[in-house]
Amino acid sequence: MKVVKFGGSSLSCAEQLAKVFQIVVSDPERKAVVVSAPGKRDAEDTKVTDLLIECAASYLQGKEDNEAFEAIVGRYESIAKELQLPREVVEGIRASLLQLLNSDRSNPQKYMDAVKASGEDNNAKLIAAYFQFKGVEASYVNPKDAGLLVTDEPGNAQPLPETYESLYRLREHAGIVIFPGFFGFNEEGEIVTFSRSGSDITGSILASGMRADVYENFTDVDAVYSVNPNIIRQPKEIIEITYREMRELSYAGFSVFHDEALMPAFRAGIPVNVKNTNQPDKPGTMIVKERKLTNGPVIGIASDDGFSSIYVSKYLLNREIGFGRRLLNILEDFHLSFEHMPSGIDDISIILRQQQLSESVEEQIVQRIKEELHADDVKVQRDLALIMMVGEGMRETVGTAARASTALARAGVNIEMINQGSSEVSMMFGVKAGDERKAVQAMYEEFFAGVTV
Ligand SMILES: Nc1ncnc2c1ncn2[C@@H]1O[C@H](COP(=O)(O)OP(=O)(O)O)[C@@H](O)[C@H]1O
Ligand SMILES: N[C@@H](CC(=O)OP(=O)(O)O)C(=O)O
Repeated sequence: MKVVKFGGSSLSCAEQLAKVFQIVVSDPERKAVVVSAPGKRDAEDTKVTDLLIECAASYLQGKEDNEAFEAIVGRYESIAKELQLPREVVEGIRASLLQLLNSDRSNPQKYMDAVKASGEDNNAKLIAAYFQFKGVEASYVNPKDAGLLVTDEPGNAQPLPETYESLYRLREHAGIVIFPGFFGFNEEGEIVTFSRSGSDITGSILASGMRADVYENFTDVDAVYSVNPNIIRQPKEIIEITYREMRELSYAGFSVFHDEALMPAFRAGIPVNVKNTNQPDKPGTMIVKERKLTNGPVIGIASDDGFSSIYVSKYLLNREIGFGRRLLNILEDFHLSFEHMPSGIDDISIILRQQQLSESVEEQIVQRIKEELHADDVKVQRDLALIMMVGEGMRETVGTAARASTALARAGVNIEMINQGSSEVSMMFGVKAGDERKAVQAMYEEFFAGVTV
């Protein structure tokens, strides 16, 4: 039995939905279908989720946003019309969205989550109607009825352990299950969404709960590539990758699969197959527990920008017990999370996402570190990009860091910092954001030219 998930790009228009239908019915093992909201039809288009956020934000400011509302309903309308679905399908979506937008706004975060989730909820209803219209036994399943319970963290939910047992019952559901991705319900019965792109997480939770043989994740590329295809044209495809490698790469910038979607499948030992809706016969990428290390030390190179580093130096810092704790306490007081913390004898750097660090927060933190920790120097460097080189083979290969830094030097990229992940399957290079592409290209050339992945 298979659980399949289709991303927004696979559900952006009627033509894509027709492909989705063919894929699902071509294999009787495909029992549960998790769907996203309609995504971009082309590079300039806007995802329905983004339109919903825009619309909800206006309503929260007491303004009706008719343009965004019509754009949202229009997306479902054009799909339904082209698929010749009964008019009631879109009328139902229009009425329920309007009602939702006008509902209680006393808790803005909960309101926003409910509006965001409607993108997938309405799409699941439309897709179930389409499957039925085509004469297939399929029905929409509400995550609340199915028991998809999550923590009460708006826009950042985590599944609760009891969820998995409840979802097992879906195996007995008559016909194909059409399930909206991206959200669950807290213990009070309120909608809470996962973080952005979280329908991948729903798919993984469902696959785990239903004890599927495989979780197929359909998107718009033939495979997970060894590097972002927007940086290198036609990069090498990854045939097999471990959960751990994929999690590191997803977190560091491989947006094709959500990093939090790996754990449920991993724990249940379910392989994940990333496939292309437009080329469904291609094998795609298998994410598995173990793989043969046949492709050299590195399997992928991911990158992301928007980081800052807080550099702190103090003579004899290495001997000062509690320095790290006190430094992190200051960050905690400002509710900041950090990504990496490379350190030396007399200095330590904390790398964090820049969007958390407004200028006034930066000023206050620097002042506190200087005053409370008596640091000799505190410097904040903004606009950094992190390049993450990942591969299980790195553990057994000597000289990988040297090869990477030589490649960067050849390309004229200055390395601001290096950090070897404690798991030894990853290595991070911090560079100026303006050097990100050049750095990734240089490292790709070094590790992948002439390698069959
Ligand atoms: N290493 C990578 N391999 C494949 N795709 C990647 C990679 N890094 C980034 N991407 C991007 O991820 C996109 C697919 O993810 P996304 O747009 O979220 O799909 P979906 O709509 O199916 O959820 C690809 O079109 C590609 O641009
Ligand atoms: N629609 C949601 C959830 C999601 O997973 O979407 P997609 O499959 O298009 O990445 C978002 O945009 O965040």
